[in-house]
Amino acid sequence: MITAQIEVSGLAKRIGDVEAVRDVTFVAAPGRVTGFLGPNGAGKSTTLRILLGLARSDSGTALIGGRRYAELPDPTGTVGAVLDLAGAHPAMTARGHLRAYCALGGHDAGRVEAVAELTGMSEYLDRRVGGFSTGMRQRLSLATALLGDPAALVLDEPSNGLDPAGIVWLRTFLREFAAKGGTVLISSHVLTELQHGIDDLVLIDRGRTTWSGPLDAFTARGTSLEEAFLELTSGVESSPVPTATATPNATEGIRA
Ligand SMILES: Nc1ncnc2c1ncn2[C@@H]1O[C@H](COP(=O)(O)OP(=O)(O)OP(=O)(O)O)[C@@H](O)[C@H]1O
Repeated sequence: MITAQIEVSGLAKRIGDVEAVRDVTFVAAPGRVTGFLGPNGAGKSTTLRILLGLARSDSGTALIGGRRYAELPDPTGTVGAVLDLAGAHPAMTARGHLRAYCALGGHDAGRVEAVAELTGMSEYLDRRVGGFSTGMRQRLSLATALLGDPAALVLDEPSNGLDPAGIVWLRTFLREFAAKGGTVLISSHVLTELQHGIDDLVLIDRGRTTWSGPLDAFTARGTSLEEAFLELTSGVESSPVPTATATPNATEGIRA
């Protein structure tokens, strides 16, 4: 399998008056599931949008397999993304949706059946998307992201609206994807959603990485995960206003 490491370095992005991202630095490695965790408004979505070429950074770099998204020779074969569930037309069947994206990406038509099987939605292929539950929509988004057989998966808050069985299914799926050499970067603002399914953790607060490293190193801090999370973040909706006490870049396994 081709591998693609994700490397974000010194990323900054101002949106209007807001410094949405001020200094985000981390690595998501192949073969590992990396959780990207921070309170609401911390800058997770902005970081992921820059990584996926949907927004420009003011400074810093966000690379997948050593290149910016716009410079990837095979973007859909390098990274698949699940950013929201709004992409599919309700009157379309899942098969129609996947076929359209398959053609758009220039993939072999056989990929439609293959990704449906991978995401457990073969029996739903001929149903209209409008009647899908949140869990089925989530699977369809994932199936769409997998059409190009990507080396990396980027998922923004994928557990939103999933029931416990759906969360367990997703966690298992991502673990298997990583076990085959895939890179997984998954964002959430809920620590408990991530703590069972990830190898590495990146904490972000008010547009900065405040900690990054293996989950084991984070839990070895002695405090509970929740206490550590609250200690390293504001724990409440992030203020977009820069604080006076700036912290240096986070480095692996230590607090910034
Ligand atoms: N289009 C926009 N216009 C104005 N402000 C924005 C815009 N997009 C993001 N922001 C601001 O940038 C900051 C970071 O937002 P972002 O959506 O990246 O955070 P997040 O960590 O993904 O939050 P959440 O967990 O709530 O999705 C917030 O203060 C947000 O209000």
